[in-house]
Amino acid sequence: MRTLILLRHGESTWNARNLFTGWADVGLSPRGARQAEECGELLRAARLVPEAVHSSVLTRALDTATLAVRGAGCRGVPVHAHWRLNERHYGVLQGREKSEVREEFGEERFLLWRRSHDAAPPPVAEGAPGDVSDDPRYAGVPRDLLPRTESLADVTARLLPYWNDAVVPDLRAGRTTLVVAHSNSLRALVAHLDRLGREEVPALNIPTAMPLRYDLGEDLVPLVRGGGYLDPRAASAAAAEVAAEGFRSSRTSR
Ligand SMILES: O=C(O)[C@@H](CO)OP(=O)(O)O
Repeated sequence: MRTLILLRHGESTWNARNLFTGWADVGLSPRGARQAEECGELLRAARLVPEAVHSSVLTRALDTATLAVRGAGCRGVPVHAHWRLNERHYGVLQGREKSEVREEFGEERFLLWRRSHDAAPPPVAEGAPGDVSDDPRYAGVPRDLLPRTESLADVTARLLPYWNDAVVPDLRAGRTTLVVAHSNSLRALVAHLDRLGREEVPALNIPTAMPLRYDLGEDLVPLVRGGGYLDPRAASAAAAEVAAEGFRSSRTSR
């Protein structure tokens, strides 16, 4: 049996303001940093010691990985960071308040952009904020691979090469493997692992800072579809809050 732990970063400063974030590199809020430390404590209590750690290159995921690994009591485990685990690029929606987008474009379009398999928001223009082609962090990535918007299907296509080439070898070597990523890169990964049908994808919401454990068979198929959150009750309440984003006003700062 192989053990995989999926973890969405803690609350970011833009999550707290209900803003579409995507590839915008915002940090954890103070609450998000505390959540990340608590994830480590949950891992430690469940006797889950990550032996391999993968993260996106975005600060909110990297900081969550560092805090959670430290909280779990394991030091010296390198964090492998890769852009293919980044959040979905949200195109022109990045930086916009979710309720405002729903009001401007209507509920149907809002939900399609946010949760469907194949709809992508309009792309950011070349050179506009949100275009990362000149960002030194992505200097090694061929320009034509850098997105200016993405659907969930696009995220799946760019994520799977990293999954197959970097994460699967750790799992096959028997390492307890932690992947720290984002709402939509983790939706893409869960949909892949659980072989979700397109009609199941819109209802899938990944809460921030809730470790999700998958035990996988030799064929890397989950022994239990959907895995199991270490704190199932808190995770289900938090996932319902994620689903409600855009239908309520932003959180007051905590
Ligand atoms: O804005 C984003 O990048 C993500 C995560 O906050 O949003 P959503 O969960 O709405 O896809």
